[in-house]
Amino acid sequence: MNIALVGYGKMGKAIERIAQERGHDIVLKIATANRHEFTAENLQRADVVIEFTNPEVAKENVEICLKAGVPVVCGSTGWNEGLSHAEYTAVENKTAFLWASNFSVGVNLFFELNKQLARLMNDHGEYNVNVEETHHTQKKDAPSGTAITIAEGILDHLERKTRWTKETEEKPEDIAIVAHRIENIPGTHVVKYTSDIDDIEITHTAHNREGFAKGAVLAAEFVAGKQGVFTMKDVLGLNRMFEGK
Ligand SMILES: NC(=O)C1=CN([C@@H]2O[C@H](COP(=O)(O)OP(=O)(O)OC[C@H]3O[C@@H](n4cnc5c(N)ncnc54)[C@H](OP(=O)(O)O)[C@@H]3O)[C@@H](O)[C@H]2O)C=CC1
Ligand SMILES: O=C(O)C1=N[C@H](C(=O)O)C[C@H](O)C1
Repeated sequence: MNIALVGYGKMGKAIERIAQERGHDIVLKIATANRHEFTAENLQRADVVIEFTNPEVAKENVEICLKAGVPVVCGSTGWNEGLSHAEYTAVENKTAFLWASNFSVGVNLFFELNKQLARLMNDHGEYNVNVEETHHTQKKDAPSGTAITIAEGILDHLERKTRWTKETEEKPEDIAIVAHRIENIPGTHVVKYTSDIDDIEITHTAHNREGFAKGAVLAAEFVAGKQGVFTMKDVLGLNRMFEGK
């Protein structure tokens, strides 16, 4: 498969290595310096684009690729408000779009565990819940996309919570998300339920960027040649697994 990388930083480089190990060719690599090569014509050489840049440029980059009719896997976080338009553009241009706040298999299992725990907590109002995330200091967005997905998973399944907030003085119906920035941390997420009697905590700790990169390549293999909007649940078969349960 021919892959175009839009964004060739920490993630772009990790993805390149894993894609090549899996027998794929990188036919285009775009960073700021060679952005002039980011054209519809050059994109035609790719079966799929993998986009990992930053919150400021991701929306425009994704639109360019989708309008060129090339399927896009996007991992850039911090632009959630633009996602629905990208989904619309994918459908309009008869191509595919898959965005994930986190591509690692472990985090996608963690998302399901988080939802299940939230469901159980409906009968146990004595517990409050908050989310904490820790990342490297170069990260541009806070809270992380993963922390937002976790909070959304809780909101969908725990009736007493109605919104997430970055404020520390949160109301009982809020889920507080606390973001820490520490040198060289690839990404750690903690969901903590606390009561006067005890605490329950689930944690996902990424040891490096391998999981994110491998998941992005799996997603690219999945969307190539398809049309529509997909998620990591489609890639990992988690929709099938939870059907009817
Ligand atoms: N979904 C997931 O699983 C994961 C998501 N992420 C997210 O992915 C994104 C990238 O992370 P990371 O690789 O660590 O970031 P880096 O800062 O290391 O890399 C960003 C890359 O984007 C390039 N870039 C910046 N502006 C443009 C532009 N206008 N056009 C084309 N390329 C551009 C940069 O080029 P240059 O250096 O030349 O400016 C650089 O190559 C972030 O949003 C991060 O939150 C990260 C890890 C996992
Ligand atoms: O910027 C990062 O590095 C990461 N970003 C993603 C996020 O915002 O959740 C995923 C991962 O945690 C690493």
